[in-house]
Amino acid sequence: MLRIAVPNKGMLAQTANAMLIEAGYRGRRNDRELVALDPENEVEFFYIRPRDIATYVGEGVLDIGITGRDMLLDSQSKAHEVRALDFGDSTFRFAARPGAFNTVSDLEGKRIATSYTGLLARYFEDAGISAELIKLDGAVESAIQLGVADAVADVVSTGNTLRQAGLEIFGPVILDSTAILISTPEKVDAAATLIKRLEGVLVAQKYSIMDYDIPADRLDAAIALTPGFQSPTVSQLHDKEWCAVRSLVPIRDLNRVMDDLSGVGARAILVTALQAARM
Ligand SMILES: Nc1ncnc2c1ncn2[C@@H]1O[C@H](COP(=O)(O)OP(=O)(O)OP(=O)(O)O)[C@@H](O)[C@H]1O
Ligand SMILES: O=P(O)(O)OC[C@H]1O[C@H](OP(=O)(O)OP(=O)(O)O)[C@H](O)[C@@H]1O
Ligand SMILES: [Mg+2]
Repeated sequence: MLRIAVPNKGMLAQTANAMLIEAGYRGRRNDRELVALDPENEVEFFYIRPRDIATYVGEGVLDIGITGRDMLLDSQSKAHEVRALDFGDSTFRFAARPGAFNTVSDLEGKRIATSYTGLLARYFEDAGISAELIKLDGAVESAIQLGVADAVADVVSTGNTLRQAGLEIFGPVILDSTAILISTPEKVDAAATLIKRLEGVLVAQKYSIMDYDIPADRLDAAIALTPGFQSPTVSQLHDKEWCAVRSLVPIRDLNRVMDDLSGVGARAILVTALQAARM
């Protein structure tokens, strides 16, 4: 029985659960559920705080989990990143009152509030800066106004929270974070089916099926525009001067590819949504 750690609340919880349902798993029935058995798929789900997931997976108690890259790196866990999951994107940045600091070296000897002291301590160590870290649980942006810190290091997505707190980003990007699958080398093979299923969900979210007809003498030009994953399917039409092509195309490129295909002589270009995929 595979044991999977899923965020029980916070920014990743809903999408993580929706993705698991999309991958054919049972999903969480209500937001008080902490453990759920999915006997059909031979897995057990544990709904845990996203910050604690790396600890359970790193200890080998749970086999695989979904958390944020920033949270994995903040922990002392032995778990590693298996793959990114294409949601929960954020950056981890320094911020302070406008004009207070220009570069990260200005933070020497200053007080920095953060919920990510592990990650930040390592960053300062690598940068050769010694600063005092003030560990807070959340709403870190208030720490400057309340006088406990000179700067903060926190998760930034839209930047609205910082703006409302009257703060400005400065210095380099500390980390680009996203939701990830984590595991340990001993457990990752047992999770192969889950990983494949989630990869299929990501492909189905990002690609559509494109079909079109193309004169046989322009096939190479058309295939260069729609190379697909492995290689496109090409079949002959009843009229032997024409071919039919089927390929996967990234959704964000659909209209450009249709314009370009049309430009090289393709006709009857049809796009169909992908419901599920296993690559
Ligand atoms: N506004 C956001 N946009 C995108 N991702 C975010 C945002 N806030 C947090 N995250 C990401 O979501 C993951 C979990 O953070 P989250 O804020 O849900 O947990 P938490 O701070 O421990 O919990 P809570 O905020 O409920 O106390 C982290 O990897 C973080 O980078
Ligand atoms: O750039 P934005 O789009 O404004 O998002 C960033 C904010 O989102 C998170 O807060 P959360 O709601 O998780 O509260 P927390 O600070 O208590 O973790 C994060 O800690 C920032 O405060
Ligand atoms: Mg948070």
